[in-house]
Amino acid sequence: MPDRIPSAARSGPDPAVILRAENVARRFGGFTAVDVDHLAVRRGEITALIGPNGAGKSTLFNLLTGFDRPDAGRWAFDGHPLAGVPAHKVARMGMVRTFQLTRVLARLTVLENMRIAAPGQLGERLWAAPFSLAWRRGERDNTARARALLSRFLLDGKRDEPAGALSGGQRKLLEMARALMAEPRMVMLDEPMAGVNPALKQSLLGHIVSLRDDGVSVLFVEHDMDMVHEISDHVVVMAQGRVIAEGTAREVTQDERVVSAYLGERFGDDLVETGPTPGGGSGGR
Ligand SMILES: Nc1ncnc2c1ncn2[C@@H]1O[C@H](COP(=O)(O)OP(=O)(O)OP(=O)(O)O)[C@@H](O)[C@H]1O
Repeated sequence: MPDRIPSAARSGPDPAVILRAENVARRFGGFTAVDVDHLAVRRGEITALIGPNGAGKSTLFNLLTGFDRPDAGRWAFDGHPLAGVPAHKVARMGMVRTFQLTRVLARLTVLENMRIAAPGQLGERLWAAPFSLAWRRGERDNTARARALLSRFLLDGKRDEPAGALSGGQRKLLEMARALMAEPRMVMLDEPMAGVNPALKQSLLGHIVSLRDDGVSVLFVEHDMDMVHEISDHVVVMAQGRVIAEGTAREVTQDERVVSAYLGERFGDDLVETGPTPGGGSGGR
């Protein structure tokens, strides 16, 4: 199995791994939602996190990004321990996430949504008196960066419209563009394709691949197996809070544990026939 590095060899930071978690557990009352003994996300790759509803994928995202606290475990981003680090600091360190339900601020314009996602937008630059030269320069840089990203995500024409007027798919694009305002080294996308029409799906896929091309590591949760096959370098499968398998898309879809815990239930006998060419394009990298 890839990346099964003996514990003894894992003491120092591994340059091939950008995010590593060990023994992360989260319980709600007597119910264990997450119990992951080992997870490694490789630098510069697209990793998919798949599994049935309730497997613990979103809860794990919340833990790793500081939006929730685990009962146990440790994890490190780029060699920096993250346990106890709050979400805004995790983002500032270069690991940002999006949510299953987008969190765009409906009444603010598209451009304003981008600008408030800039690092240091609120607290960090309070030392710089508003309207001082440094403040104005920062604002100008943020606006230029926001406009460049909106243009890349084909949202520049919408920049002065309220974000609430965007379609579901456009909101997903905005949320991804917003995540990039922080110039992250890693992005975590929670169901980026949910509620997105087929035309925008292709565009979103292209954006995710271009993140990897820019050197950004990507971890995404997704139920859309076509997408998983198309763009993933590596796939991690969770069920009942645990990682039950990992490998290329092709390897995991042929793994009996994965078929019985997840894929069989979703696709039944059509599994092999309906999917795109196993490993096509990316899985075999
Ligand atoms: N705040 C909470 N309180 C109690 N139980 C919770 C809480 N958050 C999550 N859970 C439970 O933990 C389990 C894992 O949920 P989670 O949302 O992480 O699964 P998931 O794999 O992301 O599912 P989906 O694919 O449906 O989004 C579920 O059984 C869920 O009901």
